[in-house]
Amino acid sequence: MKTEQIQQAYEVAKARYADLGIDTEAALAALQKVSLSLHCWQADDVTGFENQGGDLTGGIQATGNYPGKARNIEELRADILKAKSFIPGRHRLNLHEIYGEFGGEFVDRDKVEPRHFQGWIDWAKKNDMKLDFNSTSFSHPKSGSLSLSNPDPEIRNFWIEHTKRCRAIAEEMGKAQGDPCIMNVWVHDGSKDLTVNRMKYRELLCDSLDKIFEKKYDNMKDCIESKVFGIGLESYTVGSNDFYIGYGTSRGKIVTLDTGHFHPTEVVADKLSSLLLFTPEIMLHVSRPVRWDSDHVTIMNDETLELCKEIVRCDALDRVHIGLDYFDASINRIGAYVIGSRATQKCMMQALLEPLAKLREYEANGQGFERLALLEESKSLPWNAVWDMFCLRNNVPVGEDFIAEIQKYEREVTSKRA
Ligand SMILES: C[C@H](O)[C@H](O)[C@@H](O)C(=O)CO
Ligand SMILES: [Mn+2]
Repeated sequence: MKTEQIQQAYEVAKARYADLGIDTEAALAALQKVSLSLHCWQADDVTGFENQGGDLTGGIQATGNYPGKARNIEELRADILKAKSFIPGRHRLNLHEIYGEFGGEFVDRDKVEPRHFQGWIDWAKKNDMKLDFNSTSFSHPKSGSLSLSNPDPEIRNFWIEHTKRCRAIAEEMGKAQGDPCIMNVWVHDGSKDLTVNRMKYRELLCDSLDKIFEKKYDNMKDCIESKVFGIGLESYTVGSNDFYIGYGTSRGKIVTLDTGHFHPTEVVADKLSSLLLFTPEIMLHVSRPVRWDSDHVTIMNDETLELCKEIVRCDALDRVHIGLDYFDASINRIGAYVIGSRATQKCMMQALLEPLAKLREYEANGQGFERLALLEESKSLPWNAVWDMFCLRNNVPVGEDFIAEIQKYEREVTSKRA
């Protein structure tokens, strides 16, 4: 699209929104401050660089075998930078522990140190990205079906030590970047079949977490993530939603809401206002479950739109961290990053342009018809012209222009990977 056309369309949209009392410049400025935390694991199907050749375990699956996945740190970094070049704004990178730089040496998870991430810290600084972090309890001989809640103290302590070390790494990342590193703990612990000792595993998980969080840090923040079930662990999940809501609210920890981790008819957006009343902040893992936590690429659907609208309606842009979490191995992986990131930003753009004051006035007056009518009409307001302007001002391709660029990278780079 030509720059002139984008500018003209923006001026028309600006006037249309002004009629409704909405300042498009303010919305653009607000979106500029929203950083997504890009998950490093879309580029290589959650393989990491520690356990070359090992299976992905822990109840998660990357399905598909589209050619060109990143095979090493250099390729992963190149792919992330390529994806980043098509996503407007400044964004963070979310690393898992298995993506450390172990230099060919076998470093078990209970031995990992900040030095294994110094390369990432330097790389992130050079590329103007901040880092977030995750402990990794899956894809390891000691993962089994129970990690932090394992009754065997040797296995449990191994994972406690791993998670403590991950917090120390996150602290170093936060210190180096002058901004807290958000560290997420998700463990797959659960059971395939009927469980008669639910309480015991939950007591153990609670005790392990208390030990892990004993040490206070200033440059990292802890998040805990629940799940409804994992593949092969269908009957019982130790870290259920109820468990982590209880744990997070009683310990002042951030609860991570992964949009793929709830029953299909649950509305994750509705959870924000409740949680924000009782926990300091929220971490989101924005995904697209199809039938199960299948981790399809995020799109601009009702769920993501409502999520973004709720963040804005709760005036919580500074209390909600937005991470992405999907791993689709069936399509171009760089394209998957770009589609999911831009879809989330487009949803946020619409949320920031919502005629909220008027909608609230109608609601307060009991004008249900008027509220519903305006909600419906706002769906077809020219938000896309404002979004195009956001892309233009951020020097990234407008509209579908990124498709050809990603095809070129595939031709020249990823298709050459064996
Ligand atoms: C790889 C991530 O840690 C993982 O996706 C986790 O966040 C999750 O959502 C598991 O289903
Ligand atoms: Mn997740």
